[in-house]
Amino acid sequence: MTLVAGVDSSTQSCKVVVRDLETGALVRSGRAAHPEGTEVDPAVWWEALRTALEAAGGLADVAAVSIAGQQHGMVVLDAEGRVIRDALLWNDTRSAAAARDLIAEVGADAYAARVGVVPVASFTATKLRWLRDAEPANAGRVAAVALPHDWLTWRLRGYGPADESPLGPDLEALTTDRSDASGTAYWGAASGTYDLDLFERALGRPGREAGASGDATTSDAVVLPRVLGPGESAGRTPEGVLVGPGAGDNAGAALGLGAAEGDVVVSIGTSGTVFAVTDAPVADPSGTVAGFADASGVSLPLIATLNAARVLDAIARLLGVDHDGLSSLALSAEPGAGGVVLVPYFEGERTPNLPDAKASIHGLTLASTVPANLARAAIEGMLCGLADGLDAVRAVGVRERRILLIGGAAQNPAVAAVAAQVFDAAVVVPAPGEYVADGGAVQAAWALTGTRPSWTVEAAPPLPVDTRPEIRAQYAAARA
Ligand SMILES: Nc1ncnc2c1ncn2[C@@H]1O[C@H](COP(=O)(O)OP(=O)(O)O)[C@@H](O)[C@H]1O
Ligand SMILES: O=C(CO)[C@@H](O)[C@H](O)COP(=O)(O)O
Repeated sequence: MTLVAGVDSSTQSCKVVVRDLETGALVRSGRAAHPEGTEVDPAVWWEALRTALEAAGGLADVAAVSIAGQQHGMVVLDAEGRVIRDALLWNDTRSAAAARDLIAEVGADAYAARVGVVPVASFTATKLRWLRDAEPANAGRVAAVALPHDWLTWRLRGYGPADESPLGPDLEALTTDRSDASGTAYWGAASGTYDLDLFERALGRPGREAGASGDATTSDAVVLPRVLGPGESAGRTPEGVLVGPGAGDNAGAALGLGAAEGDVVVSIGTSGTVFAVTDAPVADPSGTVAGFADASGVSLPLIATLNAARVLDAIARLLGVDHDGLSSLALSAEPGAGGVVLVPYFEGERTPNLPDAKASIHGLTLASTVPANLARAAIEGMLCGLADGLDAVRAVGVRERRILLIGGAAQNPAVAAVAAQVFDAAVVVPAPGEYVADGGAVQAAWALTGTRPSWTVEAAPPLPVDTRPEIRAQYAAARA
């Protein structure tokens, strides 16, 4: 049996799946936790990857592996291949003012036209601008900029600081893929190239793609990973395992699910995301919908919220229950939670773009202030934010036949039931699984054989549509 492996190095953990190349059947899996926080030393991701791979039985009998991961995080390397400072993650909002500055300088319309996105604090370019302004000495030392999956892929192939890796700090060997590159705000899904002017504007230093020869004027240019297409290989591990291109986690999930026209994916992990695979690239000058690339060679219009599964974690903790307890409480309340509305901007928010916002609870009366309503209001508020995102994705031309609900919180029965009431569309909850890591396994198989595998994904029947417009109406009023 030929085995392939996929990895999801996500915000909260690292997950590994090992699958049979022929059938796609799951053979082994492993996971390891990541620390809390929006600023993280990438060394802990490397450690977690090694632990998760070991828990999944290792790579000794595996022919190919590919790493998908959380998008946008800024990993800055010096000329010795050392990480200069902790990575700023996608959910770190300190670069909100930098995002505003970049938009003021370039223009939202120009950004959308050039790279398919308008900067928000999540995107890598804004973190580089923040570094330029807040830590100029660190900005001056930057020799390469990578994303989390790029850096892990490089490390897995044996590169890194001389005292930590067999192959040493060859920055020219850095790679990324289209999907993750498109989340930087200096690589365009439509053009398929880096916009080096936008990169330089962000960091204040010139950049060049790895492998591109520098001349005298660009000799101090910062190295940006070479962008691989679907099915390309990044190289091999020192032990000879083929390494696929990797992907941003949402593009990885689309690949793992085999998402096709008519499928809109709603993922409820640390982030909440709504996205679809489309043939034509999207450029939304309002910045609501990001015109990302997918991992199969086309496009992935996407909205993201900063407040998803952890909203439920926080309210469950407050109520002194576990996830099952939260579900039972929520299901025991009426739709609309007795008029209680939770606007869940605990971490600020990205959609809508309110990086400094805080969460709030509305509509409490003595009678309505009971745990069941609070549990239900948390789920309704979190899902209403994603339903607003679905409207935005529809507004750029995406038409869905069904919604595929994935991510850690999708397995919660109350989340699935309330989703069928909040989304005016058929909701399907695929079998529990690690779809991002599965996307990595699909990439590994693709790089190994040259052909995208046609593994089947178990799809449950859609939940009956049970739309309750009053839930979104009272949420919209409270949010306003
Ligand atoms: N049954 C459940 N109900 C609600 N939330 C859940 C449930 N199971 C897991 N979660 C939450 O899902 C999140 C992890 O989901 P995951 O998709 O792995 O996140 P990420 O990819 O961002 O690391 C955690 O916040 C966890 O508490
Ligand atoms: O910022 C985005 C997408 O633009 C997030 O989706 C991150 O990619 C993190 O994903 P999770 O770890 O929450 O799945």
